[in-house]
Amino acid sequence: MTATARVVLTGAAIATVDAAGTEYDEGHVIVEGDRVVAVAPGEPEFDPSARTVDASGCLITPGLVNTHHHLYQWLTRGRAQQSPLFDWLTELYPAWTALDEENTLAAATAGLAQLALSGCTTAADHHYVFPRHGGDVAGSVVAAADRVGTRLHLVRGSMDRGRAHGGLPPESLVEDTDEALAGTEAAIDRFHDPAPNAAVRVAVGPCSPFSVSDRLMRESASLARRRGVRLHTHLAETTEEHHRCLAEFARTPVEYADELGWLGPDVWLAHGVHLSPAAVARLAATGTGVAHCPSSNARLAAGTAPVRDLLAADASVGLGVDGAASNEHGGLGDEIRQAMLVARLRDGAQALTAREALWLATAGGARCLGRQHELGSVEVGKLADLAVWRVDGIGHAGIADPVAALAFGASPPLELLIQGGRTLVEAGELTTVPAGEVARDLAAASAAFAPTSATGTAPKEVLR
Ligand SMILES: Nc1nc2[nH]c(O)nc2c(=O)[nH]1
Repeated sequence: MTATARVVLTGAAIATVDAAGTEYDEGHVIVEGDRVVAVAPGEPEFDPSARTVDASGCLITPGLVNTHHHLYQWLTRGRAQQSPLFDWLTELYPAWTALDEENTLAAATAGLAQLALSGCTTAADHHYVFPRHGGDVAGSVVAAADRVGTRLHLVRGSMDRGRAHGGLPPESLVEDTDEALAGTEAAIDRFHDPAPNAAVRVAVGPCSPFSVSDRLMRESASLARRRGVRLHTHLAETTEEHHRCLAEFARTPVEYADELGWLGPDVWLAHGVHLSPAAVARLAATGTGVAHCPSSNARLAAGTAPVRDLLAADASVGLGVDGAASNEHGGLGDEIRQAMLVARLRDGAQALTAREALWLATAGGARCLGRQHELGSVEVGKLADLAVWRVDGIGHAGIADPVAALAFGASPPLELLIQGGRTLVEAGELTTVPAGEVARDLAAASAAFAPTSATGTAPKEVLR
């Protein structure tokens, strides 16, 4: 399907995720070029010039929006299996010094392909590792998004505080502060497109309080605001980070971010797990978004974000798979279920409904990325980013509520995934890249990263 064709999707259940929560048991969506031109119940008038797709047995939702990822981490999956965040990072940092243009392209293509196969049409990639001889790794992420057809928010990350200055990363992995700022501005110059239908936008993303200096945080915020781009960083992920911020800055992570000018409607934060009621209120009052990463937070035993409280305060909350080294699955559809389950473990059975979980993965994510007027819901005039899920197979047939089938069941197979009117997945297969070749390139690139010992597999625990 090309972006100029008129496509009529008929006979499907539709969850529009618009502000009124409009749903149709059976309806149609018409796409023209890169936009939705009709969403309505029942059958449309027959149009012989259009491609008509019989989507009966399917649920149409907005294409999913991934608000936090580290695509390069596809190269280092399955490591540090029993480690919490700081030990996990300490083990993985040395491996990441081997990143280069070629292996980043292989990892990012595979990561985005996996996201597409799980219903994702827009992805934010927080890329914060720029080895001295790695070449144009940011260019590789952009090239991968172009290949797969994913709308990309490239977060040009940075770290300038190595161990010599009290930070966590090794010196070999940090940039000089001015180089990091210059590299970030260069990424904005090269790749940022402010147009409403942009395929690529750039955000400014110094990594985390324990890997970045105050100066880089402050000057990154100034740079982003001068250039009119968004800001993103890791914050309030673990109790270790919380105590480290208190010890070092006499501030909680959110107080520290506030003092540095890092809260506002142009900021979204990854994780937001350890938030006091005052911090939740402050995030909501400032319009600061949170990328909730439930699987990664469970994998690293970081805790569970207070999503119920954030939503009650009307904060913007989206979903993120996080890097594949802390979420080897790498699919976004499954995070809908995971978000619902962990919210209920934390706050009870009322904590998150299926529809709220779908909202996080779509409209909430679009709000985090500042694109709520362009995408995140199926509405006339919005970009035609659509996921058409097959919910009549063994995994879902018989569940009368299709949104419950999507959220409570296994992530359903995709009949179609459309980004800006262009098909990325059809009948469960990628249409833009050859899956076998992507997997072969990934395997070859990952081989160079294989640990020389069974690092992090804790043989004693495995044998016990
Ligand atoms: N889950 C993750 N948290 C992080 N903090 C940090 O500084 N880097 C990371 C990361 O890669 N994943």
